[in-house]
Amino acid sequence: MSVPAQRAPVAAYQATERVRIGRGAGNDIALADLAVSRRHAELRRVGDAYEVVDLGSSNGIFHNGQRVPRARLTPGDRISIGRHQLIFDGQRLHEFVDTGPVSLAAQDLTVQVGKTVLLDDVSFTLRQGALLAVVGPSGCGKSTLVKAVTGLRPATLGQVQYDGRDLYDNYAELRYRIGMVPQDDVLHRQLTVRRALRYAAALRFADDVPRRERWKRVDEVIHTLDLDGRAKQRIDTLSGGQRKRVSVALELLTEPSLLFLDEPTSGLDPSLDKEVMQELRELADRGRTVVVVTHNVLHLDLCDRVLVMCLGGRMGYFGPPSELLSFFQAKDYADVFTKVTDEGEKWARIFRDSEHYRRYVSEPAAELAQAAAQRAAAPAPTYAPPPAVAPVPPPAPAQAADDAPDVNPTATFTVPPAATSPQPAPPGPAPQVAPPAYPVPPPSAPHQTHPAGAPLGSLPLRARARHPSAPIRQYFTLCLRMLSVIISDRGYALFLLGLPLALALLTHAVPGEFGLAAPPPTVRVSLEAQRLLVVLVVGAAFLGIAVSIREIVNESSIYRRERAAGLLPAAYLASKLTVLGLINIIQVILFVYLSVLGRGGPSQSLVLKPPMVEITVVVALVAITSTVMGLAISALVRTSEQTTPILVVLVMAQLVLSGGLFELQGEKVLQVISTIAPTRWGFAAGASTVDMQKLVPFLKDSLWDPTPSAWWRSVLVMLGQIAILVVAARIAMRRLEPGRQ
Ligand SMILES: Nc1ncnc2c1ncn2[C@@H]1O[C@H](COP(=O)(O)OP(=O)(O)OP(=O)(O)O)[C@@H](O)[C@H]1O
Repeated sequence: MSVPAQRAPVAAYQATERVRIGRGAGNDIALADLAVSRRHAELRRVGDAYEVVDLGSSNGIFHNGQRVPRARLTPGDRISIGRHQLIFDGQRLHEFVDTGPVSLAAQDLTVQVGKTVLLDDVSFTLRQGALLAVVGPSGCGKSTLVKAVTGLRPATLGQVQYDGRDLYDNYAELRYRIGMVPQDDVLHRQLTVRRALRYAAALRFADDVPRRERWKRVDEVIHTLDLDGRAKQRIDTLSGGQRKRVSVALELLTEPSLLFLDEPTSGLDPSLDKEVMQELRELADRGRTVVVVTHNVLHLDLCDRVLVMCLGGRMGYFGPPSELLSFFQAKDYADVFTKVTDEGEKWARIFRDSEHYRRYVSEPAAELAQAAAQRAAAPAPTYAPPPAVAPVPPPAPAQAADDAPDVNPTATFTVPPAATSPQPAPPGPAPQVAPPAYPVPPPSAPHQTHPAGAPLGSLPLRARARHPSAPIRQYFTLCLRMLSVIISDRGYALFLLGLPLALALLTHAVPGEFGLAAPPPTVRVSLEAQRLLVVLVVGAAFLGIAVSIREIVNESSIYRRERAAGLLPAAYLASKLTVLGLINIIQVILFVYLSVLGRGGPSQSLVLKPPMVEITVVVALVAITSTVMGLAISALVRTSEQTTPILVVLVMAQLVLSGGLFELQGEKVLQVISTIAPTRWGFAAGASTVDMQKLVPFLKDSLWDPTPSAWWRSVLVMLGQIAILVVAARIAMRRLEPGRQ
């Protein structure tokens, strides 16, 4: 098995006072990549040194694997922009292009949780375009291995080399080139196949990809996975196998160089195994490196390599499938499973000492190390200019760069413009580049085809897909997707609408005819307004928590996957707040107006007019505060089943602590605790509006003064609670970060 050969830079550029890097032909370094913004970055001289600065590009710049706004350069530094890498040698930038096929090497991976070893010293190397199946008994560490190799949960010890680069060190940059199909479905089942994929494409592709191009790519993957006839079907009506294919299609949107699948056929009809395996074989043949964790061993012959894991997270075998049975001296795969389950330690030891280990693990690893050493000692990265080089025109003013036409994405390279250099180079073919005094970093292919020779999809689109799009675009896409999911799920949409109607109906059980208005002087005491207000604020708390408490936990798998693919948590949380806030407002309007229907609203208001608006605003604030509380809890719990008891306790607590049920004035402890309950402040603001102190003179509460300042104080406290809870929800969401599972 070969490791990637040293690859050559495709161009070199002299560092000058100011070198503009971007997609437009008016740049000094014009990168043929639509992932690159027109005016993407600049190399600037600062005294004797140079720095690279992001000019506000949508996809950013990565300095030695980390996204940065600007960075001071030292010789040997790598700047990655889109699929291009520029290596700085102190005087020049050498350009390399990553076009797809990559190798993968896991070296001595060990995962430990406390004193428990989940993965024990696992190593393997895969060439580009290889298909690896990981098999083994349940609990032997297959998923742990996948998480370690994809960087989702990095190994405690050991390294993963993505085409010769350390994955963990360069995770921020490389994670966009890795596709992962987890065990759980990561799609909204309420959406149709095409719609779900279109939203995924909008989230994963960069901002400047036109919608028509995104949609074209969606149709391409639908076709590739033979889902044309299912494109308009809701995902929850698909068979298990079809659903898995949609999950694979989702990952293929961005044409990742590495594709991982964690038990793609678990729980499916066994006949689907072969189909899925054949599809994976085809994907590998088209240049992708594919790793599949599977329980099914019937079609292992389609793979290039099989990794058998023993209980205890040890390697029992790594090599071609054809030699597996003979290695274990087994009649069939069931026999192999029995051996690695019952005698895992023994077989792990036998494999360590075997010829197979030497041939398929040690030697390829040594080859890789040797190739890396050769690269380090390589004399010079040279590149041959193509026969016809079109020199870039002299630099245009900054504005002109915007208007300049895109560089042809198929062009191999460009030559730096003479006029930007203090020592202008003559136009024409670029000279050979002098040897740089630094180890040339590995991979990047100057060619744009995979080994089989067929093009690797639409490269510009693929390249653009690897970095997150801007937050605003993500935010709007997520809002639209959430609305689509709710509207597509008619039952849920009706529930959301029916809930305030049902609550309003219940409110009419409160006896009385004056509603929130003051009763006529003939009525000495009326408890109606107090009771109504309690029902309104507690009902609003229920509406808010009920709508949000399952929202994040129910889609935590989707969130995790999307997060690894570049989703921004702030955009995600903001979209939830927006859509749920909108739902809160609609529900509260229905709830409040229907509750006082036939009775009457407050007689007068303190701040907002008419008085009903003042009450509605207060009740809506209680609902929104409770919604954010629900979101924070939803990010904290592990299963949606845990949310039901929490919902009940929270609503009960809001009732008790509202201050409307009984007097809190003398209850010191309760009074303090009640300050964190949104209903306490919602009831207080409402009580100020309706002048509760006058309506129920025997109930005392210092928060109920019928003054604008008392009303504002309650409202501001609720706004403060919202702000604190948003921060709490964001912190709670960290639990769902890749690498924290
Ligand atoms: N965070 C953790 N803390 C402690 N133990 C863990 C943790 N994650 C996994 N394990 C344990 O590590 C072992 C390997 O788990 P893993 O999920 O990798 O197995 P698997 O081979 O993928 O199993 P299956 O085939 O059943 O999916 C199991 O015994 C599991 O209980």
